[in-house]
Amino acid sequence: MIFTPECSQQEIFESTGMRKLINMAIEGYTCTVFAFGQTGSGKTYTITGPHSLFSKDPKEGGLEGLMQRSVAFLLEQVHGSDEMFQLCASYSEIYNEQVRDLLNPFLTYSLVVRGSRTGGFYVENLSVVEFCNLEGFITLLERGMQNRQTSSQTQNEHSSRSHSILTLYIKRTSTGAEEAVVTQGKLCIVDLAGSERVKDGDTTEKLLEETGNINRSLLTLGKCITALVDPKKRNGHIPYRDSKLTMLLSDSLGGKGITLMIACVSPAAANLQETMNTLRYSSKAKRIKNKPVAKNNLREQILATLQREIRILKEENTILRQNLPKFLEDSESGASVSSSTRSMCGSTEPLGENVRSASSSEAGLRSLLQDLMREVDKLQKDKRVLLNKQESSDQQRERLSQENVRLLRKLRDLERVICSSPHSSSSYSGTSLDDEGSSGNSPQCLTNPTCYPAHIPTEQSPSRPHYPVMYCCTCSVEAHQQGQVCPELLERLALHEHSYSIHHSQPQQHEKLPPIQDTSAVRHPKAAERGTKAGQEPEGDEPVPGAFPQPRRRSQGEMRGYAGRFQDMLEARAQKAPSAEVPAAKPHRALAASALPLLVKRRGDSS
Ligand SMILES: Nc1ncnc2c1ncn2[C@@H]1O[C@H](COP(=O)(O)OP(=O)(O)OP(=O)(O)O)[C@@H](O)[C@H]1O
Repeated sequence: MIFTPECSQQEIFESTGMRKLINMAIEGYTCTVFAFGQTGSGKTYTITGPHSLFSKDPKEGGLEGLMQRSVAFLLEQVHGSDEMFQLCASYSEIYNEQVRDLLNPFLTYSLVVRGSRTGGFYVENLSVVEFCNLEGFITLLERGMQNRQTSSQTQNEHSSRSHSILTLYIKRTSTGAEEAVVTQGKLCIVDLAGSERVKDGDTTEKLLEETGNINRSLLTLGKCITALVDPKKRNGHIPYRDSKLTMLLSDSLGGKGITLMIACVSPAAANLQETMNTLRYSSKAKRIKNKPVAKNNLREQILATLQREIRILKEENTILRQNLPKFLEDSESGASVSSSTRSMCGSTEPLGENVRSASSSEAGLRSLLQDLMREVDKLQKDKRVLLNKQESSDQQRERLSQENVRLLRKLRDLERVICSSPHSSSSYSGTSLDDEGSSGNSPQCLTNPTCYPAHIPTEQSPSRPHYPVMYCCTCSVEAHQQGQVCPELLERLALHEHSYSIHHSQPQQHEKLPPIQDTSAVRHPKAAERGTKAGQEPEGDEPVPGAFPQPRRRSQGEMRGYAGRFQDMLEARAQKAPSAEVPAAKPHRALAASALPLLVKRRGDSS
């Protein structure tokens, strides 16, 4: 609709669809009316009526704006309805990006705008005053209007320097149905501050700040409208948070509310640019399409439902308590429940109801009991599984601790080996490194700590390492204590010697290890200690009683070194090979000499 200056306030109220909007607010919708336009274009006049209405001068009748007319219509609807209503109002202004409570002017600080997912943006601690008639509301409105920031401007004597928001909260409780339905609607009536151009010379610093803030918030409003109109941007980011005004109008602009926008323009040609701007924005805003949703107070509804359930349960409980002694008697006497109950109550009419409710509650208890038993079974199973797991983990832990002890023991013994290696001076000096009394150059059984160390006689060959070897045996402790020779130890010793000889001899001429000397003559190393000191070689070739078996003495050929033995081998081959079929491979000194380093270099033997 387009309204000319001659249109009355009543005509504007009738033709703008305000009645429809108020009815929707009663049904639970969030509705908004706002006037938009340049300064002095008649926004405040349209919304609240002329400024003179709120002065002490005698009031001119019929000039009330949309606010008063809307509340008058709302009160008409409320008083003519059978439903319960509660009407409240809040009145605030946004001045220099600060929210002030117009109904509580004594507040020295500005209020905070907060946002919640369910309720959208709201002003925290804003006064909400209940009213029940038009006089009460007019008193509130006058108080608010007196507190509003206005100043005299070139285009308007009483120019509003702030955006004012009057919110009417309409709570309706319908009691006609079985369950009470509560709706909470809202009607916001917004009078925006007018946009204006800043002119040099006639503006103070305060006015400049006010105008800057007004223009900034109106610019953000324009951005929000532009974004909401664009289908690509509508579901994206809308810059509501850029100003307090757009935060508080977010629900009206792009939310689930319904909004009426009144664009006020000046008929003066000098204001053409401002008029065009206003019309451009309003035509854009017209294209915004919202899906209004009524707000039912879920909490109130849940509360009402719960109260109803509690009432029913209380009644059921009373009936059960009354009938419980009789049920007990019946179960004792073996009589059927129904006949007993019937005889107890005397009449069949109310009895049927009692029996039904009692039996239904008994069935409910039974099913509950069964559920609980199932739950107990399940928990017991879980407990068993957990106990089994705990047992197996205990066993595993024990195994690991045993393994740990064994590894620690090995580590300790390896440390001994390292300490008594040829690089260790203590090894050569013969100092005992063993805390348990074993010699530093003696081998030791790692498996059984009571297997006493035995001395391994070492050959004084420069190529042979001179260090003790550790062995592990599986002999019993008693066997060792009885002085028996550890066969496993002997075997390992033999293997050690064998591998040594393989390693140091020509590969194709492996010699069999000589049999271990008369083991019956060899006693336990403990006994050996009595006869021979550990690490000390017995004199002569005769086996010393109690000493560890002596290793085989190396032959003369072996002692000649690898080069000599290799040459012997080549010569022997040459003699065996038939000269007719295969030409005899003559021993080639140069070849033998050239092959030598290949064999010897492995041990670093320079010879
Ligand atoms: N329809 C109208 N009939 C008669 N006078 C009007 C009408 N509209 C506005 N006026 C007068 O024009 C002047 C400016 O109006 P109003 O204060 O409502 O403008 P505004 O848009 O609210 O300005 P501002 O943004 O500066 O607050 C007032 O004196 C008002 O009485």
